[in-house]
Amino acid sequence: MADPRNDHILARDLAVEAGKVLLAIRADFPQDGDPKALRDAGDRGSHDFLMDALAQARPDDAVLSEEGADNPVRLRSERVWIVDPLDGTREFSERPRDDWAVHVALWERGELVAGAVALPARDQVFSTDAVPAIPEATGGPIRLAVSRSRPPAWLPGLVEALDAELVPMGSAGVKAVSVLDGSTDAYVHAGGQYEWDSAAPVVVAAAAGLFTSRVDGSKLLYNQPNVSLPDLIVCRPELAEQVLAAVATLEF
Ligand SMILES: Nc1ncnc2c1ncn2[C@@H]1O[C@H](COP(=O)(O)O)[C@@H](OP(=O)(O)O)[C@H]1O
Ligand SMILES: [Mg+2]
Repeated sequence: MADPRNDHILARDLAVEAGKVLLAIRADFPQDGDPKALRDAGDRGSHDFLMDALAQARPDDAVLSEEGADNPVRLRSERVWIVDPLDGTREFSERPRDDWAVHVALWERGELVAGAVALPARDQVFSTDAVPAIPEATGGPIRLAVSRSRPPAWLPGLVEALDAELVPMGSAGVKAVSVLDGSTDAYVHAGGQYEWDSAAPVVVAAAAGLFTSRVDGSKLLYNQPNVSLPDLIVCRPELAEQVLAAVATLEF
């Protein structure tokens, strides 16, 4: 029988439960073990958990997961779960880093409608079930969440255009929710990513009232035939115009 929990609560619970699977895998893994084996075990363990749980809770829905083969049935489905079982895989394998996440989002007839980003090592979850309020503006310089391991070539140009400060961290989900927990003001990414990297972060951010778009200002589209979705902006709404104008001066 399908799970009676509503989609928002289900997304939150699945992200939290997958996070517990990941924490257990990390705790049981030998301290001197191969980091790649830990990354693979995490990707696989969380993916298997989410696939089983979704098959039980929502047997009629399709799933698009970073760790699964892409099933074209999703392009004919009205409801598709877009999941990244472990975002920030690199950071997951660098114990005790806590900047990694589980992403669970639901796309329904053209739109993202529910989702959750769990940060298991921080015991936090951000979801469309209980949308957080946007923190007060600091009044200081714009703080940009950026990749700690892949700083893009265009970043110095953006820093200059916005007179911004950088806050490096792992995981697209962690970077997006850093705008919601008040530790940054914007997350700008370009140069490559996939639908699962941004679906859950974007639906949670948008539900909270943050601005979200592609770097050219267009709408982020999900459940597309090609799952490459290489860029995005998530920022405080009052900064959207300024960030879009700055980004428009860059060459990606
Ligand atoms: N240029 C690129 N091409 C493809 N994926 C990218 C990318 N830059 C970042 N990503 C993905 O975005 C997530 C966050 O990366 P980062 O912390 O460097 O910003 C990671 O997801 P995974 O950990 O799920 O692989 C990473 O693989
Ligand atoms: Mg990812």
